[in-house]
Amino acid sequence: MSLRDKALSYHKNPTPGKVAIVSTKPCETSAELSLAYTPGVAEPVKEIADNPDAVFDYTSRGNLVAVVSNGTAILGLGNRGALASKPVMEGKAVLFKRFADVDVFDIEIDSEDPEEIIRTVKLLEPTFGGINLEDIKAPECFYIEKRLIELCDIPVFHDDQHGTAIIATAGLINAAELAEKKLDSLKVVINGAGAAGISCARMFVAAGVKRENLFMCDSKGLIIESRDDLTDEKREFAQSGPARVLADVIKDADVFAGLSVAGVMSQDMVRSMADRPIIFAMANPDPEISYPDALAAREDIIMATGRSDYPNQINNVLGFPFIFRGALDVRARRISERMKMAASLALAELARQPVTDDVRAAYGGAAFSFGPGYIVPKPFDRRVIEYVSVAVAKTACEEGLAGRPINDWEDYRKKLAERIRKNI
Ligand SMILES: O=C([O-])CC(=O)C(=O)O
Ligand SMILES: [Mg+2]
Repeated sequence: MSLRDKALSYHKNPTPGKVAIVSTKPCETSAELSLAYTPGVAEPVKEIADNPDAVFDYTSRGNLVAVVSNGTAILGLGNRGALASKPVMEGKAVLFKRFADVDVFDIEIDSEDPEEIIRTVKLLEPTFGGINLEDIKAPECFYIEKRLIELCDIPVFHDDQHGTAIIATAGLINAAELAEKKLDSLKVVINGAGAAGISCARMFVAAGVKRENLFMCDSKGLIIESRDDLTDEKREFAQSGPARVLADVIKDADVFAGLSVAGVMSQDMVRSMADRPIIFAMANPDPEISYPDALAAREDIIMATGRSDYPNQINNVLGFPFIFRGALDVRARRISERMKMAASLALAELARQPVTDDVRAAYGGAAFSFGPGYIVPKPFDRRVIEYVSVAVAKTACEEGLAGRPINDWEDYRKKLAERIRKNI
């Protein structure tokens, strides 16, 4: 069966779609019915009306995230509309649940008007403990996220920007270590100046890459100050100098980070890069250059893609479930830059630890150890939650962003491990 047939059958059978609601309370008898529903349900209503914080005690709000999309930038497939984004949003729900036991309602909004989206999400705030924006195109995504962060008292996080950037930064820290290069000496080329490209650029700089050594290209070539078609976000990374195409900019680069479209990187471009080049071809579902093609061009590369079927998957699945888990558990009001960096550092650190038997088992007995073929942890590594969620929650507490701070971190870590053992 082709991948297409398998994927369609997977989504169709035995029930259409990938998610369903489960009840967490018994509702088998008339006595239980009168607790779950009227008249009993009136009691928590009154409690919450008197004390809004009680919503976290009597409803599932504290564990419920909205995955919100309008379908304008679905994976690397472009604008396919809100309806067609639903399989991806259900997919995110599955991953939230599977990896971090976070519940999700997927919300597809049929609008391309930022104000309409902002208003819709703001109105839905009482339902949710957090908002994960997904597959909304640039530049609107920047404004939508910024406004919602200002308006909401719960974490709002645009996954395609920060999720991807957090994992890519973890990968970059480790790949640079393996290539024996310092972050502040790297020449970095980012191809793609959409949501993920801009956020990666910002995080790479926060991690130590020099702003002047970072060259960002979009479909028109290098982003330079003299261009008159730049958004504010692109202007942040504009270089001086003449117009250049990617094939020229990439020469002698130490790092290529692709957040663009399939196939834009050639083997000649790979060969023109510096020694031990780091290539993260992260376009989904098909990368800027395939894993086999890049390796066939030269052997000294450290290569990653967004896909799960090759080594080094740089994909936001290593981020969003665990980041929201940590943020929800301390009732963080937002997800700060420090919390994001804490997640990156935690992922980088975990990849340097020996893998455990259950990781090997989840990957058919394959052996992984820190090196060019293993620079970021595997999503099925049960320790990811212990590293990332703890780091995120701890940083929120340190920054005074936690509505319900945790004191006993060892206890929290153990509870997370226990919670996830049932799931993965
Ligand atoms: O869904 C994925 O695999 C990663 C992602 O968010 C995207 O490509 O938009
Ligand atoms: Mg996405």
